[in-house]
Amino acid sequence: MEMSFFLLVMVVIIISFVLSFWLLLLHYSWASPPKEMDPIPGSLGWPILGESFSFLSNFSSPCGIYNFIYQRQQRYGKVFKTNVLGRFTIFMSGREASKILLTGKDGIVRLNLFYTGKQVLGPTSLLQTSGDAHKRLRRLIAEPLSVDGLKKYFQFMNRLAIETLDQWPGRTVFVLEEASTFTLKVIGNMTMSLEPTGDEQQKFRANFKLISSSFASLPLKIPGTAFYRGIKARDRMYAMLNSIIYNRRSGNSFQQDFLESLIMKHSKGADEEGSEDNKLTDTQLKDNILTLLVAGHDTTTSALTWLIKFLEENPAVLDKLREEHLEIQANRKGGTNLTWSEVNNMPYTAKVINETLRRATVLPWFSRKASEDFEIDGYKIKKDWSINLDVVSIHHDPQVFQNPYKFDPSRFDAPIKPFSFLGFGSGPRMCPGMNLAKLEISIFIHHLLCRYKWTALEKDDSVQPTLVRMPRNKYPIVAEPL
Ligand code: HEM
Repeated sequence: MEMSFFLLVMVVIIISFVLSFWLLLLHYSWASPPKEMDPIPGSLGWPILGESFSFLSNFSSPCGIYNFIYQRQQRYGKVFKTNVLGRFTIFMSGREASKILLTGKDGIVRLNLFYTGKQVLGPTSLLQTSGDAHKRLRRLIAEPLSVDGLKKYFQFMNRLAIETLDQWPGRTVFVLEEASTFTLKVIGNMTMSLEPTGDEQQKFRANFKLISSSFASLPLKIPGTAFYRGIKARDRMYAMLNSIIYNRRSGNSFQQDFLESLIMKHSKGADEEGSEDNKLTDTQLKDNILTLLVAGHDTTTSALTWLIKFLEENPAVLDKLREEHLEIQANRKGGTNLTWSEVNNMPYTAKVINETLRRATVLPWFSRKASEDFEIDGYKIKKDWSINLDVVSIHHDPQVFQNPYKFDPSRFDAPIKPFSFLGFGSGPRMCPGMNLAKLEISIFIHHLLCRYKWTALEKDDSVQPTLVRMPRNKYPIVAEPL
């Protein structure tokens, strides 16, 4: 009896799920495909459903979502149209497209987030603003994320990297998990002075994980779904931020962190919501702290993990990089700690980071929406169309990168052609967190290379079903002292 009741509940859940998904697609794709898309090669798939099933099945396949793009490029060429998850959309590649879409002169395009991302990050997030509002927000966050602004967090990152690596020998280490814990502790400390251990850190981490997983979920706000859990976790995160902001304003606590610098210099008091355009409301503060957490965590985690994996697979590069770090260590006058000037003088490390970002392309495409009609490569793009720039192809163009699948940091010895390397993007949306990401990676790699050698426990190149490309097996290794 209990069993059949359970089955009945399961059937009802599955039917409601399928129905909601279908209604959702119906809601978004009721409009017929724009006639102007006819000249663009590609297929819009089934009525309403489009090519969503193929998109979703590639998303969770070992090759990952890029496979969806790759298959269609083989069939249609570097520009094609499709219809996925209720969106008629164009995929494009090449330097011309890259230049037009990223420099977006006079704001011809804006960022195009999925519904889930919009809901979770909030309306005043940097990712949802454009034009002057976007420029203003960028200005406000630029200073604390500048090389000089990051100096005060350097010792924290240094200590944390050493403590993390202390735990590595004698066990299986999942590099992705370690990198994730490291980068989340760094950004939690930087933004709001969160201690790296304890209850608050645990809660912060648990909420962040739920928020992060809700991005690539179906947009169904029904209890039990990933999206619903993400929204609830976001509410808890905001409650935590409310109490921190309240304490800072009432003078109960003072910290030298990112939040403090925004509150001191750029925020409106809780009771002055309407005044002074140049200051941030509490909602803007929270939306943008969350935006930095979300934009900075998975990307840096993924890059650090790929870098360690690529090193192990390319022993000559590993040896050369280790040489750079052992030399820094050997030249150190007294003290065992990495110094600020040392971390800012690691030329080969900088090339290895770039090559990692090229080969791994952690963000496989950049999404935009046309704000007006324009033309790329002879194709007419109409206002409000969604356009995705395929960055994987740009990063593996044999005309620019000889032998593109080889991991070879020396290609960054000479300047790269403009709009060919987009590891941190380009133009007005270029990554504002790139100095932070490079700093975290350089510090971690320094301590890793000076202390350990490691062996991978599996040979597996498949990727996780997430928007940021990460190794599916979390890259398990064993490490031992040099
Ligand atoms: C290795 C690590 C990272 C990589 C590979 C990366 C990559 C990128 C790329 C390619 C873009 C541009 C996307 C586009 O044009 O659509 C971007 C934007 C952005 N990144 Fe990063 N990022 C990294 C780390 C970080 C960190 C640490 C932070 C913050 C603390 C951050 C915050 C942001 C934000 C807020 C944007 C949006 C900027 C805007 O719309 O104006 N990123 N990132």
